[in-house]
Amino acid sequence: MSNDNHPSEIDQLKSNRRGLMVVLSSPSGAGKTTLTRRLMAADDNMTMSVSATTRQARPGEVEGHDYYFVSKDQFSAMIENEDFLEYARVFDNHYGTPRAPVEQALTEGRDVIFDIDWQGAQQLEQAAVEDLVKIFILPPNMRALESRLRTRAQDSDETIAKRMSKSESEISRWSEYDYVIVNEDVDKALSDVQAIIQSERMRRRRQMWLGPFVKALIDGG
Ligand SMILES: Nc1nc2c(ncn2[C@@H]2O[C@H](COP(=O)(O)OP(=O)(O)O)[C@@H](O)[C@H]2O)c(=O)[nH]1
Ligand SMILES: Nc1ncnc2c1ncn2[C@@H]1O[C@H](COP(=O)(O)OP(=O)(O)O)[C@@H](O)[C@H]1O
Repeated sequence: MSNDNHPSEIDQLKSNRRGLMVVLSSPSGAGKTTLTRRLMAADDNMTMSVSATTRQARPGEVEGHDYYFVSKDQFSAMIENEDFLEYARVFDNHYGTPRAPVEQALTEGRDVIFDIDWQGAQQLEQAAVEDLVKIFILPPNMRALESRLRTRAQDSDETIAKRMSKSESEISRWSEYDYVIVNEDVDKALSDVQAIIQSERMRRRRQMWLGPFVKALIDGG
């Protein structure tokens, strides 16, 4: 038995849980930023990894919230200092995941969500396969993808054309992921992501308290 003053061994193990690393990847415009933001708003145990990038901020993007916007020199210095958990070049820009906030969140038992590309997913897999859940988001069709990039209204025609031309090679990575969601209806896609995360949290190997709990159960506790 436990009370507020003396948590049992099982309660302590429950609070010792190590967080999940949830990667969302997709071609540009398929909806990963939207889904990540909605997930964060709905889940107190979720931390979002904020990447550093050398790309220009889009209208409305906020430093430290959407990205850390850095110069190429600052990015190189961060690589040099081993500040990144992973980094990659995407669409002529550099993107990297700062290491320290992720490690702190995981140690505190918080789940971390990453909006990163397939190169980043592969690097995280090498570093932390046990903690990783990889989800790929597809658009319902290519017309919808282009129209979403246009209605987002944050990129020039040239940038949109470049992103569309790379979308096929991005999409070709779908089979490297554990789960694939077609984002047609955003509410449905969000509930699919939430179902995946909930199931992954319930995996036996992630519930470290189960062994002592079952022992206590059998011993008549
Ligand atoms: N490997 C890696 N990819 C990233 C990182 N941050 C963002 N990306 C990816 O870079 C690509 C371009 O991102 P962005 O310029 O914000 O455009 P978006 O795809 O339209 O949201 C997307 O595929 C992101 O998932 C990162 O830290 N590491
Ligand atoms: N299911 C959906 N149906 C219609 N529009 C969507 C849907 N999901 C996202 N969008 C819109 O598409 C645009 C691109 O989404 P965004 O989340 O920025 O994509 P990504 O981060 O993958 O580039 C945004 O304007 C967003 O509001």
